Amino acid sequence: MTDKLRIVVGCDDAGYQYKEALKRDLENSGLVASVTDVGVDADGHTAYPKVAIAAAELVARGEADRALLVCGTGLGVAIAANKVKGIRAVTAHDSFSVERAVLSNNAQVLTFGQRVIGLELARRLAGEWLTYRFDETSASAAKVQLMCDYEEGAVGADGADGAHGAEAAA
Ligand SMILES: O=C[C@H](O)[C@H](O)COP(=O)(O)O
Repeated sequence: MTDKLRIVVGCDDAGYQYKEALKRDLENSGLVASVTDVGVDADGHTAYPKVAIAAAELVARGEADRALLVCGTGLGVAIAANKVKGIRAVTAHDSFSVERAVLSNNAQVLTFGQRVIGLELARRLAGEWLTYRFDETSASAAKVQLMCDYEEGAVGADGADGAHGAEAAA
């Protein structure tokens, strides 16, 4: 393990219990440089998109390295975080997907569903997640770059300048 990560945690009221438990784990792990909590608090009712976007914007601005978000399913916070330019957010409830989210997809945001997986599995997966680092020299890097380029509008799905969508992929 080399660099320590700056992590943002966030949730809606359906994910509060897990967010608090995961935050404690992160703070006690010795593997993170900082943990920033963007809410909600115990009696907070902020809608999940607001929390997820706030967290993702911190990552997109380079003020944090990753975000760990929890809602009822993990899906809403992932969808919302993915609306922020430059963010790759995934819901992953198994060990292999958590690994590949980082090593294949360079996803900066991991989301869990408190109503979907057990707390002990979520804690274990979060611990594993901390140990992975994307390898910019790997074969996966060029694939991730295609998504980045598409988002920038620079190229289409086939990598050709200016071509977007199904026509470019065909
Ligand atoms: O994806 C959404 C989350 O699961 C959220 O916690 C619950 O959303 P809902 O109240 O709209 O079902």
